[in-house]
Amino acid sequence: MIVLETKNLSKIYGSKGKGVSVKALDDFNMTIKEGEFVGIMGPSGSGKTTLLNILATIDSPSSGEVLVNGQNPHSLKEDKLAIFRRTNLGFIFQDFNLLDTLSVKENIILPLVLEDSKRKEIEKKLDEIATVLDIKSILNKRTYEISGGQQQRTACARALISNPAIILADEPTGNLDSKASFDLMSSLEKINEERKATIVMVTHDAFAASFCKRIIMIKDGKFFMEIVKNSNRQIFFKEILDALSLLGGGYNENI
Ligand SMILES: Nc1ncnc2c1ncn2[C@@H]1O[C@H](COP(=O)(O)OP(=O)(O)OP(=O)(O)O)[C@@H](O)[C@H]1O
Repeated sequence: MIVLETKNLSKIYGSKGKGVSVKALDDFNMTIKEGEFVGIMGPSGSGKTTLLNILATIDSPSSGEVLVNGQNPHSLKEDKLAIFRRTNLGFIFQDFNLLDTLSVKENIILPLVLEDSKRKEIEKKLDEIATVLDIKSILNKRTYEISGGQQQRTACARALISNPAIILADEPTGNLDSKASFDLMSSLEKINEERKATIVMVTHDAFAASFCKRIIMIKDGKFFMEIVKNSNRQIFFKEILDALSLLGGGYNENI
């Protein structure tokens, strides 16, 4: 089943007669099925953040459309859009975006509290997700008392607890060291496999991307190529590096 689709998505910045206009997305098409784990990669300025912001409904397209389970969120009024976001989208950001006045547990259950879920149900879901992410022992701590890796796993738990149709992750390993990155990506891989969560992740990091099942490469706002994981992660990692060297735009010097 198709969960997410973009159709001829274009975004032009500064097009209202003032200054130079930039085509950040140019007729961009992609289709994501339920249970996929897709990485979006591309050189700096290729349109990744623009795409993620449009998928997240933070920004709207200049033309074309986004369909989430067949529904175009950009056509919804503000009150319906807020409900749409809460039920369909989960977000994981580079800088965690946790509330430091709340405990780890309070941060995670916040989406369910806002939905007025029953206490018993909240406790059950919390226990399940905290077990998968290995954060049960820190639930009563404040966010400033835990490591960056634990903070990102807390943010993941918050994104996943209401079982959204799609998880959108923006450079989730950007602020993590290599051990914390490995732990986070292993958790996301497990969540994708065991809970069939659909994940779309923007990343610069080929190592993080190697945990995905498919990588879509963007260049100059356009679809450039895609690669699918057919064997193990180590081989996929090498294939991603090869594709990035074809892509150019600042990737070559890192390889
Ligand atoms: N608000 C804006 N106003 C004008 N131009 C913008 C705006 N946001 C992005 N752009 C331009 O759109 C293009 C795509 O930017 P975007 O941030 O989507 O790229 P990116 O692939 O996420 O880059 P990076 O990897 O550096 O984060 C760039 O040329 C950028 O300068």
